[in-house]
Amino acid sequence: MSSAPSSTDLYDAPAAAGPVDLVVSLPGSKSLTNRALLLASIAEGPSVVRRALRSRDTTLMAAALTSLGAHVDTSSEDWRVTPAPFAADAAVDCGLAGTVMRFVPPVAALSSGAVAFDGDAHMRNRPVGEVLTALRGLGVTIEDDGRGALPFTVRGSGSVRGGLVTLDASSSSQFISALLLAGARYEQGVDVRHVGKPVPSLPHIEMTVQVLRMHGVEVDTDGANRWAVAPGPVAAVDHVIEPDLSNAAPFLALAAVTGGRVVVRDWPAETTQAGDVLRDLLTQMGCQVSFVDVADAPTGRGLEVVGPSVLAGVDVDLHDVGELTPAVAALAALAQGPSHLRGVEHIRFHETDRLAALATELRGLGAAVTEHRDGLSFTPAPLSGGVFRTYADHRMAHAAVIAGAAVPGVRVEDVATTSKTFPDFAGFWSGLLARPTGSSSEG
Ligand SMILES: O=C(O)C1=C[C@@H](OP(=O)(O)O)[C@@H](O)[C@H](O)C1
Ligand SMILES: C=C(OP(=O)(O)O)C(=O)O
Repeated sequence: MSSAPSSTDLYDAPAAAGPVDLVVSLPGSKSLTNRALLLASIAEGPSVVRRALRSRDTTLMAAALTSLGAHVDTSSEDWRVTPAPFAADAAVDCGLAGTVMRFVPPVAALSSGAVAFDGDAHMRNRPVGEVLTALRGLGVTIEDDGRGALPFTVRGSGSVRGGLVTLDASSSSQFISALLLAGARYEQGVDVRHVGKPVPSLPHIEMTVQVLRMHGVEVDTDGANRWAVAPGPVAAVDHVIEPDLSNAAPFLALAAVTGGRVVVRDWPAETTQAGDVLRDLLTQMGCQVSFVDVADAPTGRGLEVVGPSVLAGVDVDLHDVGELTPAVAALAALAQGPSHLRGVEHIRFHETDRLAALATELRGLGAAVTEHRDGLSFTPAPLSGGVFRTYADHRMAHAAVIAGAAVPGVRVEDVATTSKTFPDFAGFWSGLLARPTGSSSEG
């Protein structure tokens, strides 16, 4: 048994002894779990969220909805949500969860209580002002210190007028998802128009639309940069959460960097998750990627990645799938050809400035990396061990362990930050790499 590392420990990322051969089950999707919880809390009756992800971001969402008035029972693997009127004064801890800071204020506006929001130190720098301005435009009273950031208080009056909202969502798709998720409960619904540079992470808006439709909500997606939700009831739903495909990145990367084989059980055949793009990205880097039958998987299938003998570089626009950048950057640093990762200026507003952090930390291991306004480029260079700082960013830790699987001596600062979206990531990772080849693991 591995003991859970504390934030001050350095985690010795295990190097792979040779090509891996693994079959893994991964925890549920953060993005799907938090959308399901939120919609369940404003639905007409009780919902179930099966195979919910149990991690910091999702327990913060459950706590936020509970403090508003909903009943969220997280005692088993299937979480049960029973809506109740939002009436009490409440305090919401957003931690470092963008989905809590952006998605909860529009439903807090339905409360007749005062709801105070705050979060981790870095969360006070992540943008949310567009959501607050939009809510004010819909008639909601919000108190903040004028920075358009945490901390702020939403003072609802028990109902929201709703209607037309124009905002600039070029720094986060979550601004749009936030308003759409609550919109059916507004008197006039909500009609959201984006004006500005292109919206990033569009698959996440498609996910929002799909989950809303599962709840019987009418969503109009005709027209560019416009999404409208009709007013009406939100039906209760029995959700089954897919595995988190973005969190699959470090596991699939193990096949890519060792020339081995990794199968992720229950990879969905169709999904709105951004991580599904890994199938194409890894193919471009020389991996063989295919769906395979997996007898012991609940769906009977999985995704198999077989790594190449020579890992190719990649030239790719990650604007739609920015959260994959840290893992792809680590792969690019290990590739034998040049790479260019483009279109991701917005990830400077993620858990940390990911472009600056990746450039600094991968360079510290020897990578030849150039930081651009909207991306990173790499030329091949040998990596060596060293300390890799993670800046409280779970995906920086994923980048670190990928490098560490290929290069001995990578020591990861604060690997516990992975708890944002993955329970006991380090224990699971170490267990995989300590195992004889050909075994399978649960996550
Ligand atoms: O709606 C969501 O669940 C998410 C949207 C994306 O945010 P941005 O649009 O801010 O990139 C993504 O990066 C984040 O991990 C999850
Ligand atoms: C950007 C991310 O998270 P958040 O939901 O906090 O924005 C992420 O998980 O990569």
